[in-house]
Amino acid sequence: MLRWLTSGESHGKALVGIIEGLPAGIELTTADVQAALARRRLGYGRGARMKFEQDQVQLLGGVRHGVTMGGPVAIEIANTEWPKWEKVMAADPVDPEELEGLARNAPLTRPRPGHADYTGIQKYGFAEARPVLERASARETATRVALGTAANQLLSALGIHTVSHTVAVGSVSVPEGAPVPSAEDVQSLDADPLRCHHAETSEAMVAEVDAAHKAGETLGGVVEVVVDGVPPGLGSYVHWDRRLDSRLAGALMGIQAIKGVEVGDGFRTAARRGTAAHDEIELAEDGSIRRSTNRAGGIEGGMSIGDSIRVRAAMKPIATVPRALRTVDLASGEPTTAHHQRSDVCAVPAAGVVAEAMVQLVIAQAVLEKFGGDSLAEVQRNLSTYLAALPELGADPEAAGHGGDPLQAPAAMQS
Ligand SMILES: Cc1cc2nc3c(=O)[nH]c(=O)nc-3n(C[C@H](O)[C@H](O)[C@H](O)COP(=O)(O)O)c2cc1C
Ligand SMILES: C=C(O[C@@H]1CC(C(=O)O)=C[C@@H](OP(=O)(O)O)[C@H]1O)C(=O)O
Repeated sequence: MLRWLTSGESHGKALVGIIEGLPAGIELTTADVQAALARRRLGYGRGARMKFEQDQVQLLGGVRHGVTMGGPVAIEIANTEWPKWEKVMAADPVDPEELEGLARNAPLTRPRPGHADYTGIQKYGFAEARPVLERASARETATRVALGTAANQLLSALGIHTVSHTVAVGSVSVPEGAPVPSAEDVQSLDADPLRCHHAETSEAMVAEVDAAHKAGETLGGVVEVVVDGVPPGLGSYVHWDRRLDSRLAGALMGIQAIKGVEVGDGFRTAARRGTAAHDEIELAEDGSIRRSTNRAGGIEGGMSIGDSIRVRAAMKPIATVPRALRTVDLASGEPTTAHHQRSDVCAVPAAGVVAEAMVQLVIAQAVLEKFGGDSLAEVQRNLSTYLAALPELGADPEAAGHGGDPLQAPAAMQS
């Protein structure tokens, strides 16, 4: 089973991610991870920290000469701001005198509404928010993107390609029916300030971010992830936790600040009538069976159906609002405003890159469940054997191993 873990704090020495269960033979280099991390730093509206902090990558285990060896892959991303935080975030005890008067060590007792500060303080028994925000911070998403790079290297070798784009920032949305990008559009999307596939909307989004910045406000938005080349049959309808849609939703919802997930046309489908909601099954000119549309976002019955997978994630506005929100100072017990030093105005484009990584991890996990092997070659073999044997008109029950059960026969499917 493919599994992964992350560790590290926002201003700690480094972040570390481990991914276990990848087959041997996948190409992966430091430069691949570095390039993916550079994409996460993109986007109009990000704060000062993105400009001065570097992501310093080291592959610590599981890779030799640019190729995975089948063991856990460990990736370190050093925080280049560490020298400024060395004392405040030291793992080992520090002489209290050395911390005295350090502005960075001042207790954060004015919790921010919308962040983890207050409940984190209560739940873990801290006196202030520093130990909470250090781990709650989306700095951690750098590790997810690094791990997603490893997963994506596997998927690319199997012809499965992912792209993400911004479909809404604040109240500005890409118009309904606008073209959906494919992996070929990644470069142009990364060159767009908001990673938006619709030039006119992108301009309006820039104006929206500028207006929010000027007003001391922050913004959220919606991102979409599209996966092409997915074979039918990933995930399953047989149990809730094997459903591909539930696994994707959980992974996307697990990103900081994501408050809603949509599969395919999701909430829009809920407002349609049945005849306008589903994707009819039709015979193509070449005799193959296909869907007339892709409203379902490539998933039915918790399984990939072989069409592009399309999922959306809605991000709430950044919680550290410059026009600080009302809170209570936990030191004095008096009403006040939340602490604010700096923050992103809008991190929706970065959230798209993170969402892409989470989708890559989940799809790679589902691929390995179905076609698993110890080497990439074995996975490729298992996938092509499966695709070659995939029945279009229903399986021969004997060949499918159903022992001739008439309920499984193609004729029964048609009745
Ligand atoms: C890429 C990214 C960047 C973020 N940048 C900030 C930021 O600069 N300031 C902030 O307060 N929240 C930021 N957030 C959001 C917080 O991490 C998030 O609001 C917090 O973890 C609480 O969210 P939750 O209620 O979903 O857990 C960012 C989120 C993401 C995904
Ligand atoms: C550092 C990153 O994002 C950070 C996520 C974040 C938060 O509260 O989630 C708050 C900000 O950090 P700081 O408060 O130190 O300015 C962001 O810069 C990053 O994405 O690499």
